Amino acid sequence: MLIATPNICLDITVRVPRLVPGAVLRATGTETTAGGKGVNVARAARAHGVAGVLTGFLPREDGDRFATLLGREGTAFLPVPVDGVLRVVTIFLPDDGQVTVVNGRGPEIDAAHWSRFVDGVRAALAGQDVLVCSGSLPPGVPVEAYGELTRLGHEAGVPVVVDGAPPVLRAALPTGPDLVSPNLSEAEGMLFGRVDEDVNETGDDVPDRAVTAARELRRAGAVRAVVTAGGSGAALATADGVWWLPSPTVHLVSPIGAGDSFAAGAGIALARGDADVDVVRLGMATASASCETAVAGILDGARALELFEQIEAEPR
Ligand SMILES: O=P(O)(O)OC[C@@]1(O)O[C@H](CO)[C@@H](O)[C@@H]1O
Repeated sequence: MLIATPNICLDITVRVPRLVPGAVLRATGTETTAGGKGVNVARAARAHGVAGVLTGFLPREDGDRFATLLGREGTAFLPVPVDGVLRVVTIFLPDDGQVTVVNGRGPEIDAAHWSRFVDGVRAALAGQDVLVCSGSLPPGVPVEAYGELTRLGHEAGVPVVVDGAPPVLRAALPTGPDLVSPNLSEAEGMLFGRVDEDVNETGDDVPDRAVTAARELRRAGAVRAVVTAGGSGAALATADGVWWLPSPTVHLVSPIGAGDSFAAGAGIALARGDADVDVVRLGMATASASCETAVAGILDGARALELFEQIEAEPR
């Protein structure tokens, strides 16, 4: 599994009893880990015994810290060095579980650096069984970035999973990514211009809405379109049909990194050539298992396989 995650960072998880805007808070614990969505993908893949190779822009300032932390986890890294400072993502984890995330922007990237990144991905694709494009783009990287990488993957005969912000995902759709998996609010915002930060992912209409969005994403170019709706479930649309898969019940600790864990599980199944519904079942099971731990992408692989057995696909 090759994981392209241009905008790596340090994830600083800060535990506080309560998150109170305007107050001075004292942390009860902090944890610093290598971050960026692709790092979480690599962690979740490792829980299934799959070693991912990660590529990303490595800023000269503080970049060593990232490389050291990632190295300790055992993930192979192909850095593209750039000037600038490593961004920080702060994850506030209060006791009530209402997680707040502040994402740093990332270093300025110019055309020469982006073309070096693309060349690196092209070279690294040899011998890989799946490419996962994951996370935000640092400033200066073209919005078509994941579309360009999707074409590269296809030229190399490698299936491609695209998990990016809505504008980046939209730009990639015409290149035919093998799997996309936005959540319901991202998908509806992108497809129907519905911008609702508090989008309800638990109402009775959620399966129908997710199914509608998945169908639209497939029409726009995705080979397999999944629309996830947190604890409710996920919709899948392919050329062969449309399904709704209810989520298994889990003990929620933190949802951060669930989408990345989905991409890891689904990417593994896609690389193996599993049936489309099983691709989504493994993605959901991996995401659900990751919700039972505090650190993004950390999960128990055996627990994910147990959850896999509980997920059923209902044709629509
Ligand atoms: O700025 P991006 O790339 O969108 O998001 C980065 C990030 O907030 O997403 C992960 C959770 O999905 C965090 O571990 C990580 O640092």
